Amino acid sequence: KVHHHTWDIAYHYKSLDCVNKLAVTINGESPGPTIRATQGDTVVVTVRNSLETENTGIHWHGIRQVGSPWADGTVGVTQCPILPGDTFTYRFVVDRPGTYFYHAHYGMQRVAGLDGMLVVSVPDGVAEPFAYDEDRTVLLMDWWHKSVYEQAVGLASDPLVFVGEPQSLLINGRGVFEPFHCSRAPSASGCSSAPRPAAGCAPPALFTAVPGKTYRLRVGSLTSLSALNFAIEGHSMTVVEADGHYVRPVVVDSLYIYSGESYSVLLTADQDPSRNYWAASHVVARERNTTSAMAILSYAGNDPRAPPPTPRPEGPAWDDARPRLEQSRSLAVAHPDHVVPVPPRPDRALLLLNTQNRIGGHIRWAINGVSLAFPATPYLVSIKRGLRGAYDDQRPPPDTYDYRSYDIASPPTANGTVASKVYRLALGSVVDVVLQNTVALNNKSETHPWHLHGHDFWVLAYGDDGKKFDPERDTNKFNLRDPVMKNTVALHPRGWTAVRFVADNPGVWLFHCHIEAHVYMGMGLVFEEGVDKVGRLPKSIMGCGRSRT
Ligand SMILES: O=C1O[C@H]([C@@H](O)CO)C(O)=C1O
Repeated sequence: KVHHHTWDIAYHYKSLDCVNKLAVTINGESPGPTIRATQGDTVVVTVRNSLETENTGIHWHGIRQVGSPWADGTVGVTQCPILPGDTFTYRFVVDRPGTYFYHAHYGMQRVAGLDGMLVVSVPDGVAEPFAYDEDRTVLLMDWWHKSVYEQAVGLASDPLVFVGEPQSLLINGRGVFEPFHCSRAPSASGCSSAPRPAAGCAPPALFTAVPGKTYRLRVGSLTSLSALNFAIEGHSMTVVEADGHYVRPVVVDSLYIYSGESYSVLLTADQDPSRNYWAASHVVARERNTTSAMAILSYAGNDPRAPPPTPRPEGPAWDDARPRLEQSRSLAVAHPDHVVPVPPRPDRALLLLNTQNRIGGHIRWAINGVSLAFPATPYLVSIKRGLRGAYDDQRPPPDTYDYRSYDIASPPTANGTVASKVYRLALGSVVDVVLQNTVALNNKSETHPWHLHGHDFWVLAYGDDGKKFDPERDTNKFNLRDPVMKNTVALHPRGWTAVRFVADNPGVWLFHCHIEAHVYMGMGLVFEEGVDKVGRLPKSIMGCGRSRT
C-alpha cells in the first residue's frame, strides 16, 4: 500500500502551553499528524516549504531507508535544504513495525514544533507477543517561548548564551505554562501576575479508558533538551517495545525516557472507575526548573476534563541517576524468535570521548576532539561523486583517544577542532562503538541520548558512574546473549555506553546526541558505508554547495 501525504510547512501562532507564539506547523498543526502505515507499505510525503525566510528538511526517525538513503532527510548529510517556496517529495518503505517519529532536521528547527509520530503496524494476521484492546500515542516534548532563531544565535555566540531550561513540558502537544517557582509556591513574588492558566488552559485530556480494557500506549519523546520521567497515577505500565523492537516485558511504575526514544507500554484500566487520574511528565537529569506537565486519564462515564481528586504528582528526584541507569539496564530483547543474532566480535571498534570544549572562543561539543560542522555540499553527494575537498577527506577522525591517561572527572584541557569529517566503514562490517561521557566545562556531567540514522544497534552494556571504559577490562561485560536493539540510547552521567551495529546499509548516516543544542554545538559524527552501491541520486537533493544538478 502507498500512503500519500501533502504537507504545507508554515509558521502559525499557536498557544500550545497557553502562551501565544510562532510554531512551525504541518497543515496548521503542531505537533503534526500521526502517520500510520503497515510494515512493507510505502510512504510518500510531498513537503511544500511555506516558511518565509527559512529552509527545512524532514527526518524519518527510526526508519532505516534501506535503498533510499537520499530520503533520510538529514540536511547537510543526505540532502540540500528545501528552500522557501520549494517542494520536495520523500518516498520510502517502512520495512519494520514499531513506534517512530518524524521531525525537522535542519539547524535547530525541530525546537519550533515541526515533529510528530509515525506508527508502523504489523501486517494483518501477524501476531504480536502481547495482547491489547486499543492503541494510543503519547508524544512528550519540551517547549520554549523564545524563538529557535534566538536560541541558535545564542549558541553560536561568544560568550555562549545557552538555550536554558524549557518554559513548559507538553503531552501530545498540550501544556499549561506556569513559572516553576510559582508551581512550588503560588504566593511567591510575581506569581500573582504571572499568566495564570486561563479557564480553557486546564490540563488536557490524555484519553478515556474503559474499565477492564488494556491499552498499548506508544510513548515517544521528541524533547529538544529534557530527559523525562512519565507516569500515570495509580497505574503500573508494562514495557513491551523499545524503538520498534519487542523487549522482555518489564513492569514499571514510571518510565524514564530520553529524546528520540519510543516505548510501547501496556496499561490496564483496573483502578477505581469513579475518578480520573493524573498522567505526568517531569524533568530529570538536569536541575528541575520547569513545571511538570499534567494530562488527565479519564475513566469512561466521568467528565474527561475533570481533574483527579488527588494532588499533582511530584515525580522522582531529578538528580538520582541510579534508577535511570537501572531502568536502561533492565531492557532485554523479547523471547528467542525475536532475537537477531549478535555477531560475536567486531571488525572495527570505536572509542569515542564526549567532551565540551572551548574552540576558537566558542563553547562546543566534540567527539575525540572533533566538533562536527555540516558541510555546504551534502556528504552523500560529495562522496557519491568523489568531489575532493567538499568535506575534510584528508584527515580521518580518530577511532580512539588517550583513554589510559585521560581524566574523565575533569573538564578537558585540549581545545579540539571544528571539522566536517567522516568515519568510513567497510560495507557489511560489524562495528562497536563505546561512548565515554565526561564532565562539561561547568564540571557537570549530563545525560546524552545518542541516535543513529540508517541502522538499529544492539545495546551491549552501560558503564557505572565514574568508571572510565577500559577496552582491556570492560569488553567482557558486553551482553551478547539478549541485548535489546534500539536506534537511540542514553549515555548516563560520567558513564559509558557500548553499542554494536552492522554497517550493511549503503549510505551516509549521522550519529549524534539528540539534544538539539548539543548537535548544533557539534556533538555528532558521520558514518559512510557502501556509497558506491547507492543508486542514482535524485536531483531533488542537490543544488547547494558544489552539488550542482
Ligand atoms: O551545552 C551546554 O551548555 C550549558 C553549559 O554546559 C554551559 O553553559 C549546558 O547546560 C549544556 O548542556
